[in-house]
Amino acid sequence: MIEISDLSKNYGTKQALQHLTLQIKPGEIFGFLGHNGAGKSTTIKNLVSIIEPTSGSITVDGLDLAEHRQEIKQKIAYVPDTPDIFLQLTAMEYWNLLSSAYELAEKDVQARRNKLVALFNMAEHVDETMASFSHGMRQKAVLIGALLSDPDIWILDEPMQGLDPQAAYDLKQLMKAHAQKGKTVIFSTHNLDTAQQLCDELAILKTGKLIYNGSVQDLLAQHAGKSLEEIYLEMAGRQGDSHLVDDIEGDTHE
Ligand SMILES: Nc1ncnc2c1ncn2[C@@H]1O[C@H](COP(=O)(O)OP(=O)(O)OP(=O)(O)O)[C@@H](O)[C@H]1O
Repeated sequence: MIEISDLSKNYGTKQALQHLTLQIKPGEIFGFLGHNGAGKSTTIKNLVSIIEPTSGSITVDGLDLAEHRQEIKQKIAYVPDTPDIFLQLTAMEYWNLLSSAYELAEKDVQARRNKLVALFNMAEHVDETMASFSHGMRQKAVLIGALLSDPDIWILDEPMQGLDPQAAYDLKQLMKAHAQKGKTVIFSTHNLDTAQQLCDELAILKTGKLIYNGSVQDLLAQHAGKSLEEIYLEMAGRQGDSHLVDDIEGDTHE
């Protein structure tokens, strides 16, 4: 169980996250939704200890994250939204670097790595430098690297971005299977169909504040006849002026 209590994060004077409190239970797929800049990545970066909260706390299985950082990090697979990969390395060199950073023995990761490589259709590319990879291939390399050691808690920041439909489908199947084993899957997405298909529980953030936390089923039941997309757009509200669409397109025809 992950418990986030009254978590706030400021970047200078910017209040990116304000008083976030929620629980994430094992065995569920938990989705973070929110417009650009809502605070999803900030929450995730706090969960994986990349940044320190301004106030508030996080516990994982009862252990305070601030006090048990290394122990908890061992349990987490993290896929960042903008991965910092070493483009001059081949995919295999990159995975080997991650294995040694996490002190994983080759014999322990080899079988799982080979299966992930085959699943994501990357066998032909393992010895190519990542500089030559397309956006989606880099995302696959990052996903394989994150999932090498089979940690209990997966935290994936917009993991489907750039993936082809087959790879996105396969990743969704992996996420479901991981949760069905009683493990935890947390991800952020802008794809509301994916969220509706996958998530057991949701948190919707709006300018750093939690505006919904609960099950997808409850949310759909509360707004009978509406899709998650319609409900989300009503809740999150428009940012920007819809009339500008006409203005902008109108301009091009004048
Ligand atoms: N390093 C930083 N320094 C200053 N402000 C930041 C920093 N990182 C994020 N912010 C600000 O914090 C707010 C939340 O950003 P965050 O990246 O958490 O949003 P997000 O929900 O992940 O957005 P997106 O969907 O665009 O990825 C934004 O206003 C952003 O400009």
